[in-house]
Amino acid sequence: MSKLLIEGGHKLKGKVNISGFKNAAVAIIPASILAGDLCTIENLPNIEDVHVLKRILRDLGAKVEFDEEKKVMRADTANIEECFVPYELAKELRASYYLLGASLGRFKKAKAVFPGGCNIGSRPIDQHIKGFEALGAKVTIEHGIIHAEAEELIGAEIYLDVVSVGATINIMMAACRAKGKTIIENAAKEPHIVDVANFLNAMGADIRGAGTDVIRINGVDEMRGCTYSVIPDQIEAGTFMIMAAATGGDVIVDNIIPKHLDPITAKLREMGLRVEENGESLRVIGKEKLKNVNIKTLVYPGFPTDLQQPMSALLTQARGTSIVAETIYEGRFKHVDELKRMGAKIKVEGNVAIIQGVERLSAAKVVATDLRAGAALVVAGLMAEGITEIDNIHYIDRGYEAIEKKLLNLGAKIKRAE
Ligand SMILES: CC(=O)N[C@H]1[C@@H](OP(=O)(O)OP(=O)(O)OC[C@H]2O[C@@H](n3ccc(=O)[nH]c3=O)[C@H](O)[C@@H]2O)O[C@H](CO)[C@@H](O)[C@@H]1O
Ligand SMILES: C=C(OP(=O)(O)O)C(=O)O
Repeated sequence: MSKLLIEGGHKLKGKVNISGFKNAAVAIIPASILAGDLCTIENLPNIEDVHVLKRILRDLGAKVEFDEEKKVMRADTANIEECFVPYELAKELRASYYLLGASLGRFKKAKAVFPGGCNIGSRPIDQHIKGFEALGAKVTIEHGIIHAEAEELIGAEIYLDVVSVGATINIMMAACRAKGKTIIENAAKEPHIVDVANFLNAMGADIRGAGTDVIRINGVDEMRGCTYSVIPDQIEAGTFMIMAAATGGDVIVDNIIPKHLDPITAKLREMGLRVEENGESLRVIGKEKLKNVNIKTLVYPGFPTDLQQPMSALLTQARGTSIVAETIYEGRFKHVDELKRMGAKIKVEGNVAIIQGVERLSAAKVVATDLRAGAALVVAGLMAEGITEIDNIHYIDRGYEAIEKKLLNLGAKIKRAE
């Protein structure tokens, strides 16, 4: 089992290059099944979730090569005949649910076990199923396996009861190959929705309105391979901005779309930090004393839930009391107990964490309970006095490419120990 060892107290300085967006990549790779042809996907992050999806596509019969240096995957899905993924692989990541939408679109039938991913709440998929049913599929669940099948998929109007990233993307994928027009109302607007829609359009789909809460999809008879480049990772970028702030450093977070980071930039400025925008980068200039702020996680363009945990770690060093309300996932405070081992003063009441700033955290042995909890502990380790030892870092590897190398380049004292 690998661990990360971090000696806190060193200011991060320099430039960090942000990788491709995990949450777009993990949808785009399964979406390539719809082409039944060769897709060349560029700017993929070299992370565990992408490796698992490569294994999944290969197991299904696709020819897949992933050049880890160039970050390019060539996936030819022509030979796939059926998309069932065994439990052992599907449980590794949330995004295995995208095989349902892609398979239903191409083969008019799909079969999958319930998806895995971070254990941060109950994470139902009722809206995905509602969407597939609206398109004319019969969906049944037996022995933990979801079956969806349709004679023909017919476009429909679908109103999502909750704004769901996964359901929006899954319905978009199936609807690409339905007859006629599908309208998704109350759709998610996250940057990766737009990226996946652009990828599907590059394969021949006809999708309009992605990025707004009404998406219109005209079904097409055929889709084909394409070459496509994934957008930069909003969450990785936000994590490095928070790390720069945590160490009082001076970091240029490069190769990003600054607009996607607006909610983080705004909060950091509210805390008294200087954030300068320059083309495709944001420079975060640290400050000794940080002001307390309140955070409420919301769907895009609100403050992203995926950055709530790293931000909570940063707030342990702000003056006074900060209130963090988590409105998306009821179980996304598992990092709090670990932060408390490091001297943080945090009280969780329902979906609210009350964080009272302390002078300094002290290093301890801690455990990552999920991906962003892991990122929060890295933030805490960078600030703490002494050497923090983070266990269970396979969670971090699911979503952050070479985190210790990027941090070493910025002057952190960090190493991976087996
Ligand atoms: C692989 C990926 O992209 N993961 C992201 C995706 O997860 P994921 O796609 O699982 O998240 P959703 O946007 O679907 O979930 C949002 C909320 O809707 C609820 N819900 C969702 C679907 C459904 O059918 N019924 C239902 O009630 C969920 O419990 C949650 O409370 O978006 C989340 C919210 O931005 C992020 O935290 C995850 O990092
Ligand atoms: C919750 C996350 O991932 P997943 O949905 O893949 O579990 C995340 O990226 O923070």
